[in-house]
Formats: sequence, structure tokens, C-alpha cells
Amino acid sequence: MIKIKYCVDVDRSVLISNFEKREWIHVGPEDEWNFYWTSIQTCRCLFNADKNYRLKDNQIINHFPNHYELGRKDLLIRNIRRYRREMLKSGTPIAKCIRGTFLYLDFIPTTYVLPVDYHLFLEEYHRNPSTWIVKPCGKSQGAGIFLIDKLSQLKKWSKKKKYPRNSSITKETYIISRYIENPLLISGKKFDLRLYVLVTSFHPLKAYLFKFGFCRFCSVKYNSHVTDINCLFAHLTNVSVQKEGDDYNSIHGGKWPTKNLKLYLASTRGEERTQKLFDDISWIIIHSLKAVRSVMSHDTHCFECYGYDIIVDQNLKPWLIEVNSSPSLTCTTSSDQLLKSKLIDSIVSVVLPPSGIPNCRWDKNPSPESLVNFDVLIDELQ
Ligand SMILES: Nc1ncnc2c1ncn2[C@@H]1O[C@H](COP(=O)(O)OP(=O)(O)OP(=O)(O)O)[C@@H](O)[C@H]1O
Repeated sequence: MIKIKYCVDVDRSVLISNFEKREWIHVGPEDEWNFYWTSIQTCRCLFNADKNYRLKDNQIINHFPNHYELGRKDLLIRNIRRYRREMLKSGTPIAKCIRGTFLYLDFIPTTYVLPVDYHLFLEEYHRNPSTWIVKPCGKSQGAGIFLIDKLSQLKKWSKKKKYPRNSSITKETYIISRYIENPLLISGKKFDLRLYVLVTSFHPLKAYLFKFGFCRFCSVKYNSHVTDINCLFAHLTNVSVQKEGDDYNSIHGGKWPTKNLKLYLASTRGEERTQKLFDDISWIIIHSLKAVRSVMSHDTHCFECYGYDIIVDQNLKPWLIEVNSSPSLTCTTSSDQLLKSKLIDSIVSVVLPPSGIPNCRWDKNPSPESLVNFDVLIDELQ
């Protein structure tokens, strides 16, 4: 039996224990690997045009070369804006738009890229001030994020400079999004949903939703802090932020499986509304993927597991907050360990052909058994 040679350079434990269980052989990046689970930085180097590196048929890798079209905050916004324009032009009913608001494609909070869109943001701010959240595009885990409710807090960008629209990402590139002020609260606390989506191909689009996501709760009640925009423990659900707070619970890590959320919602809002919420979430994910499809690589060596962050508001409307191309595989609790181990195992089962050996020429039609932990979001060939 041929043994798969794997290479890995991120969050190792949950990955390595899975690969070892499969009796795969660990090799270095310079060796003849079949399966590479890499960081986005290494992936960027590997697919760098100057390197002229060609993958063989029996090599597969866990990122698409231009994963950032979905995973970078400013590009996600630009791709969704372009997708809406294209849909509107094509006259499809899902692009229905009334007084500038899309009825069905309004799933991302109004967002501008700073500094280039500063003046567009100003116009919107004067129409409807409210609270906004500012996030650096080049950082993650809540780093550098702050909330504003006055223009004076944005002094840095107010100088009348001209910025080229196509300037690339710098340390100074931010996005500013309308803050969702009415999140659904459970026991008075804000939470968001972390869901995992496996994409095995963008052409045709094949995407699967992992059945076991979770909610990440703030440790401080939202109600009393809603006016205190500086209390990040009430506003940002990132575990990396919450961990620093006095009220963080390291046993459950402020996490709840989505199964608990479904049960809670079914008992408080009814089965039908709960089902609609989860259908709407699937719909958002499918359209976010369709929004980037035209710019995504056709490379059949690639698959990708995206971490979707969704906030649900009090009307049970889901909002897409962010898509992570490299969702954390670090385990903060024992249930985390179980969930992430199951995630990796399920992904590997789907991306390997029945022969068990990576093959980029395989038609990527996984068996029903290998899809047991996923819901099919879209498979354009089926
Ligand atoms: N528009 C919004 N309205 C309300 N809350 C928001 C909004 N955008 C972000 N948040 C909160 O801020 C948190 C951090 O935002 P986001 O996930 O975009 O940043 P990040 O630093 O890139 O995090 P990650 O580590 O997940 O990549 C979210 O988990 C959410 O709780």
C-alpha cells in the first residue's frame, strides 16, 4: 500500500495526530509530499509566479492561490459589491433593490475601506451616524479593532489626501463597518457563530458546511455596556480578546455548540424561525462564494476550509462579519479538541479520492459516507 507523504507548517497537534492515525509519513517541504497543510504565508511563497513551482498530479494543498479574495476584509467587500452590481445588471430577482438597499443580498453590514473610501463613509455617516467598528485589514484575533460613535475619533483619516483606489494592502488599510447594535443576546451576552465551510472547487462550485460549528460568547453582559464602546469584552467575541478578561471561563471557553443554539432558538422562537435562520446562513455562504468565483483560481490541486463568522441580530437576521482563510486549529477546551479533530478528519475524507491517494485529476465527487459530517451547500455538478 502506498503511504501518503504529508507536510504541515501550522497549528500542528490536531493535524499531526490525524495524519499519524492514518499512518502517513511526515516529510519536509523540499521533499516529495502528497498532502500539504500550509499557512497562508507559505502558500503565497509556493504559488509565487517567480518560483515557477508546478504541482504534480498526486499533490494537493489546503489553500487556493488567491484565497485572499474571500479572506481579506477589504477584498471580500469589493467582491460582494461587484457581485451585487453584476446581479443587478442581469436582472435576476435575488438582486431586487429598493432605494439603494438590496432586499436579499444585504447580508454584510455597510462597509468602507479606509483611507480610500473615507469620503463615501462621511456621506453615509452624515445620513445615518450610529456606531461603527474599525478593523485593520492586515490583522486578526481582534487586534487593533475599535468602535467609534463620533467623527472626531477618525481624525487620522480626515485629512484631505488623495488615495489611489487600487492601492494594495498596507499596515494602514482598515475597514469601517456599521456596527450591529441589536445582536441577539443569550443571558444578556453577545455571541457570534463560527462555522466551517469546505470548498473543493470554485469551477464548478462545490462547497460543504461542517455540521458542528459553535457560538463564541462575550464574557461581559452587553445590555449594561452597550453605551460603553470601549468595553471590548462586551463587544468583541474573539476568544483571543475574551481570554484576557476577568470573567473568562477556561472550562467551556465561552463556547456553545450550534446544536445548543438551535435547541435554544427552537424553544424560544419556534422551530420554523430557527430553520429559516439556518437556511438564511447557508444562503449567505453560497452567495459569498459565488461573489468570488469569477476571480478564483481553477487549480484542481487545491481545497480550502474557511472559517465563517456570523452575527445574528434580534430579528434573527444573520450578518456575515468575516471569512477566515486560515481558521484557528488551536484547541482551548476539550470540546474544541474533539470538534477540530473531527473537522480535520472529515475534510481529509472528502478531499481524498476513493483510492486514498491525492489526485488532482479526480472529479471530486465524494462518497455519501465521506460527507457524513457535512451538509452540501452547493455542488454545481450534481
Ligand atoms: N459590524 C459588526 N457589528 C458588530 N460586531 C462586530 C462587527 N464586526 C465585527 N464585530 C465583532 O468584532 C469581532 C472581531 O471582528 P472580526 O472577526 O472581523 O476581526 P478579526 O480581528 O479579523 O477576527 P478573527 O480572529 O476572527 O480573524 C467579531 O468577532 C464580532 O464579535
